[in-house]
Amino acid sequence: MTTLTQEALIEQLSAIVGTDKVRTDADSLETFGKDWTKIYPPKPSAIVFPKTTEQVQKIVLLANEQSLSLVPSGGRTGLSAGAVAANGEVVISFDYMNQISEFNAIDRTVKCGAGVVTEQLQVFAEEQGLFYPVDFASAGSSQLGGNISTNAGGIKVIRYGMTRDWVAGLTVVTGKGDVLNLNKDLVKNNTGYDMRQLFIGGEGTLGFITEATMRLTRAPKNLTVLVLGVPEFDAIMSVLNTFQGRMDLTAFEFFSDKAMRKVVARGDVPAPFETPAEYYALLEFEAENEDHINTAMEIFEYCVEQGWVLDGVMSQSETQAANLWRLREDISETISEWTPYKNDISVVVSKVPPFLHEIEEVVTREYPDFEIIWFGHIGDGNLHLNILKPDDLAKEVFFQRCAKVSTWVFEIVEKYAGSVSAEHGVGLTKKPYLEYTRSKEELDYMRAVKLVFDPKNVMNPGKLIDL
Ligand SMILES: O=C(O)CC[C@@H](O)C(=O)O
Ligand SMILES: [Zn+2]
Repeated sequence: MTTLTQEALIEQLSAIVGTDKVRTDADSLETFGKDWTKIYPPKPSAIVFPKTTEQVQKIVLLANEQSLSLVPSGGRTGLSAGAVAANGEVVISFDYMNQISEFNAIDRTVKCGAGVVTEQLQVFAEEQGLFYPVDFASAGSSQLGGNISTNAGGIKVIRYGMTRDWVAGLTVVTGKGDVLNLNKDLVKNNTGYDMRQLFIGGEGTLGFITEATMRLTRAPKNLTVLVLGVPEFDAIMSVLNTFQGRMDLTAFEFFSDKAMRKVVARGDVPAPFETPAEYYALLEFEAENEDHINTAMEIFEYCVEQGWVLDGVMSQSETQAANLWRLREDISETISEWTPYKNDISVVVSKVPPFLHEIEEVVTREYPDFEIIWFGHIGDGNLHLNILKPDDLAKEVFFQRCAKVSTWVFEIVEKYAGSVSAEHGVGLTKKPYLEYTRSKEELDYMRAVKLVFDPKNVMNPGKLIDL
């Protein structure tokens, strides 16, 4: 705990970034002290807005000297409370470090400040005739520093991988206050430990990312979306197998009828077709020529013949494709109205059906009075299980009941050698459950690594792992 008075703290932070870049008004503390989780009341002591790596370094050095706790803050779209400041921490917002520079057409790389918004990079890539493929519903607000720190996934992982796969180089300020330039944007660099990888998905616990060189790729052609109505969950996997056997997919997602109905009820997009189905699969592929469309149609018909698919629709334009995507992408925001308890779990794709059925049995037994919403990136083995809070139940009671059942859910995750956090990260919400995915020895190594980079525990303390 720091012995600095609030006044002295503001003074010292202002000396680094300027008085207009330190905020302590109630609105800012509330806004920048939290992410999209609604569990922990924000309580930061100040919000600071550096503009350069050097300023971040000075703040970290001050934190070491004065025993401050620092929390990094990007677009604040996190779902695991990795960027929540609930204990008087100083929040470092990267909003002013949002420059895109040094585009290199030959290397297909571009340098981005940690505060560059995902969509800003996507648009920049498009302007160069290229593509930044990591995409998700919060792309309009999430920032690259946060995406990298949580190794964000999203809807195109099946084809393009996670954020990790697009980071060519990183500039970080470690917890000790050193500035490291990691990997120098090289494609090949076998010179020992790739420390870049520790900061990717490190949730700001080892140091803060201030700049990243991101890779871009060729833009996909004529992305076409197919939504299929599937009566039984296991059939979704047969559909996935059959399509993947003959085509390269850019996405393969699923959602339940309950999830779809809630999105449609908002009135922005219509249901895909009239035939009701328990589940829907959403596939996307590049239709570079007629042959691709014909192949997709043939596979679709085969799936109908097998009884796996009841009905389907294929987009005929970009607008139609975007509307079909909304059926899937709008789910998270739509259900946020019900204060959902979130699980973001994964197993290898081949184990998804028995895994889901076992979990379904537990949650339907234990939550007879709660609404359960399934959706996710099924092509990656990643399921989003959301339990909705009944209106008449207090938030605290609801979360307590959910946490109890979580233990049983995570026992199933452990049994199937899965993960308690596929893509949202650990933060505060999944920290108590990390041992269901990581061995005791692994956790000891993680603690040891943390102490190497951040011996005074100033960087995002209490997140991901306790010392
Ligand atoms: O809200 C969720 O549970 C998932 C959010 C996001 O990862 C998605 O896939 O839409
Ligand atoms: Zn997701």
